[in-house]
Amino acid sequence: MGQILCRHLLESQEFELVFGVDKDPTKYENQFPVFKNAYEFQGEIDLIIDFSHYSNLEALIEYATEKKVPTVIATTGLTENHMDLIKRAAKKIPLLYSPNMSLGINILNSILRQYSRVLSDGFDVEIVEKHHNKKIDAPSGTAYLLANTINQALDDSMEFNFGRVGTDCLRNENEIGIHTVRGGSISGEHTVIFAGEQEIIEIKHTALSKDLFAHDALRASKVLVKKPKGYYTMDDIYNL
Ligand SMILES: NC(=O)C1=CN([C@@H]2O[C@H](COP(=O)(O)OP(=O)(O)OC[C@H]3O[C@@H](n4cnc5c(N)ncnc54)[C@H](OP(=O)(O)O)[C@@H]3O)[C@@H](O)[C@H]2O)C=CC1
Ligand SMILES: O=C(O)C1=N[C@H](C(=O)O)C[C@H](O)C1
Repeated sequence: MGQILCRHLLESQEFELVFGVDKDPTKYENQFPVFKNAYEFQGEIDLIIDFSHYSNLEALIEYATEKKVPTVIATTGLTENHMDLIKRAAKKIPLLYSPNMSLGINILNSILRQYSRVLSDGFDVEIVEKHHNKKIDAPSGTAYLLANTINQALDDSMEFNFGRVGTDCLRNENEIGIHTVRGGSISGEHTVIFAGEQEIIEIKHTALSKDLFAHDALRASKVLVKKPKGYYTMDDIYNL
């Protein structure tokens, strides 16, 4: 994602790519500097966009808050401790966190917020996410986002059941099943299934390429840089 984002930045008339950060900067032959540590850069920047790895989060937040730079965090696989760190940092800088930068997924999430309560009666909820065979975290950050939205709409009454398996796992009505598929080059597919006795509703989003996430991260960044310090999600960016 880092490389795709950099291509979008280099092609953009509205952004200037100042530097990249990677734990192994020697592997790049780029048109811009790549550092192991952001502090190696002597100068000022207006925005940070992070698609990396949870192990990078602490260093990223330290730099962003010290230098007072608006920051977009797209990395997934984060724990509750990571989220606490992010929310504390957002008291000092504008900070957008979203496990899925695409407009489409965030519209889907908004539909779930609106309709999950009415669909809770008589419908079983299952989420299936599919991604490429290089993805390290499972389930996807987006699957958690969607499951949490449904759960919140149902007053936190649901339990998450991950990848049901075995001979004694009869479904109960208060569970959201969450299932992961990994293979090939799937850019990202999320399906939310509401299965009733007489009808089934499936809401599905497919990312047709990873360019989607880079494109929409830049779109969101343009909104974030004008915001005061605070914690933002895509709902705030698009007024969903
Ligand atoms: N919010 C969204 O819309 C989206 C989020 N993502 C998320 O973005 C993240 C990156 O995805 P993707 O690019 O596909 O993953 P990759 O595994 O391909 O890339 C991760 C990159 O981060 C680097 N890295 C690992 N640890 C550190 C560190 N401590 N400091 C600096 N760099 C580090 C890796 O370096 P090395 O190769 O040397 O290990 C690698 O270049 C994932 O969490 C993914 O889920 C992805 C797509 C969309
Ligand atoms: O790793 C990926 O590729 C993606 N990760 C995000 C996630 O975990 O939800 C978003 C997107 O689906 C692609």
